[in-house]
Amino acid sequence: MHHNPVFIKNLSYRYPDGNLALKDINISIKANDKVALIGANGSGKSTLQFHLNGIFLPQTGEITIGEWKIKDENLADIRNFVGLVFQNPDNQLFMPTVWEDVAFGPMNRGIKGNELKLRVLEAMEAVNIDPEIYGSRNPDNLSGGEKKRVAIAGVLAMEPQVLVLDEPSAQLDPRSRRQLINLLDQLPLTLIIATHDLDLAWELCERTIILSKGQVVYDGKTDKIMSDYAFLEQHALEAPLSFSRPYCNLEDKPKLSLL
Ligand SMILES: Nc1ncnc2c1ncn2[C@@H]1O[C@H](COP(=O)(O)OP(=O)(O)OP(=O)(O)O)[C@@H](O)[C@H]1O
Repeated sequence: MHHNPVFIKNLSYRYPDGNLALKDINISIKANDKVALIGANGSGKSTLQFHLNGIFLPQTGEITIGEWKIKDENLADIRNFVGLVFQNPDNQLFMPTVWEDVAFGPMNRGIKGNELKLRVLEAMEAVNIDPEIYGSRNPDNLSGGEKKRVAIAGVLAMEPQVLVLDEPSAQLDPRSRRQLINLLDQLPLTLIIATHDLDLAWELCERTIILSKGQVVYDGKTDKIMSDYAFLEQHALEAPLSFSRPYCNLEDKPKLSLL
């Protein structure tokens, strides 16, 4: 018996066209862990994330979220427990105003009146979207970064235990990216962040899981792997700038290898 909020055992997934996108994935994540999920394009990050709130059901292997196995009859509970923020906010925002979009999830779960209002205000405040200015605007007309923040607010308003984010810093300007990092850092939640932004991973996540061609090739401390240039290169990744910069004037970069 295990009590971790996310427990994935022997998960494989094949797309209908025959493409084997995940191969025998085993991952267990403790409550309040912040985990970076990194890997080159096509390594399987999105496919794995789609499994975490039951958009995809396991074909081989199993996933337990909180106290529920992922299967059809548990999906409502699982979606209360896990909030998923898509890579593209256009897939998430569909109401006529920002306020209604953020309120949509909790409203659907029967929350109304003052509690609903409070949840929406808190979620908007957390992502630094001023309700006075943005509440009545149409999400279609926001910038990419603003949309992203509204999409995150909509998920936060559902008060999930586990927050899964696909490329949260893409499209954000440096200041919004910094605010997002600070926000995520302070959230008392289990976080799973798929990202190409290795600086963000390094700053925010003590643990990193690296996927390569659908397989887990590293699962351990973030700082240990970020200095292993050979390993990162082997899996088509680059060390974060903040890691390599201090050494950029040295003739000999540190050559650390875990292999
Ligand atoms: N609908 C689909 N049908 C068939 N194969 C797919 C489908 N979606 C994704 N794949 C394949 O599955 C593999 C994993 O894709 P996935 O989108 O999970 O990767 P990713 O790590 O999220 O990539 P990126 O960094 O580009 O977002 C890739 O080989 C991709 O081509």
